[in-house]
Amino acid sequence: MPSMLEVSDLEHTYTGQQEHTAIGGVTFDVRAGQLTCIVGPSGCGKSTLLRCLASLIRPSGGEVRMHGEPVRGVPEDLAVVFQDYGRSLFPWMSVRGNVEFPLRSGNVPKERRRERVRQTLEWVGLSGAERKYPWQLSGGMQQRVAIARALACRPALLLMDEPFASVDAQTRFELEDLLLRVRAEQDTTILLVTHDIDESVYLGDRVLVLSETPATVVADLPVDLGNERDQIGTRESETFVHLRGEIARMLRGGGGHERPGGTGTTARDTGSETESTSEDERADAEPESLQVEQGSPAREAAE
Ligand SMILES: Nc1ncnc2c1ncn2[C@@H]1O[C@H](COP(=O)(O)OP(=O)(O)OP(=O)(O)O)[C@@H](O)[C@H]1O
Repeated sequence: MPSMLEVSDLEHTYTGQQEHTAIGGVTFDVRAGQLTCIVGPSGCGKSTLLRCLASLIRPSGGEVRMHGEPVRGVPEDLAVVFQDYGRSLFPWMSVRGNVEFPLRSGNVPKERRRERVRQTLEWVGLSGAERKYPWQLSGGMQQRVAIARALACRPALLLMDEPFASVDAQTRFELEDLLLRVRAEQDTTILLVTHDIDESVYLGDRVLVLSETPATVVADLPVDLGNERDQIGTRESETFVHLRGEIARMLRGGGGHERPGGTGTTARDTGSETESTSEDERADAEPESLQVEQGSPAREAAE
């Protein structure tokens, strides 16, 4: 199957007084319909990478191709969901107004817009909330609105930057399952940045692990958990526990710039890259918390 997104040697250096190279040559492909999670040490360049892919900032080097064509400017069939739903929704607009907003610039007739909004709100479990305002909703409901707004355009590619980081654990689980459901129904291609290793394994078809800044891809791990995932059973499975340990070990080690195993393979070679790990190594790697936190060795190495 052809790649829907090809990222080749992407680089970005912030210039000015605070000159900093955030991305140092990132290469990977994404197949249509794939859900790719991206993890990496704090401050390594994950958000910068997503912003470059969305053309919100112009990369200093390399190339991004979507549907085989070089990306120049924000692609029409791309949507982005940020962590901070509070700032991304328009507080003076109803839920319906917020979700309908991006459709207005797309010449979609009013009747079809309304039907699209109704259907999209149904997907995200917000039927009946059309006339409410964002400030009348819980944080989790507001993020559902933000997701609905992104999905209303039926994007071919959905970029999500820490979309569930600001909600409580229970809501996070619900939103993760919502994303899996929507993705299964819509076949949307999704790239999701997260600090949460468990979340990356639970949601992903694959996990890209980035190095400390400037970010490069240090591992591209297929997640062999099938399409039916369950918040309790999946997280208890041997495959899940193995992968979370493997990723945690890479990140606790600082996410060095050499690919583990030293094969030098790029993320173009997806599907067969999980390295074998002995039971003893897995036990050693079992961390107390699998968040990449401020103050972790990887974080310190990045600073
Ligand atoms: N406008 C800017 N000018 C200079 N440096 C910047 C700018 N924005 C980000 N940086 C630096 O680039 C690096 C990558 O930042 P970025 O926000 O992409 O990382 P991140 O991995 O998303 O961070 P986090 O894990 O905290 O969400 C950081 O060291 C950051 O300080």
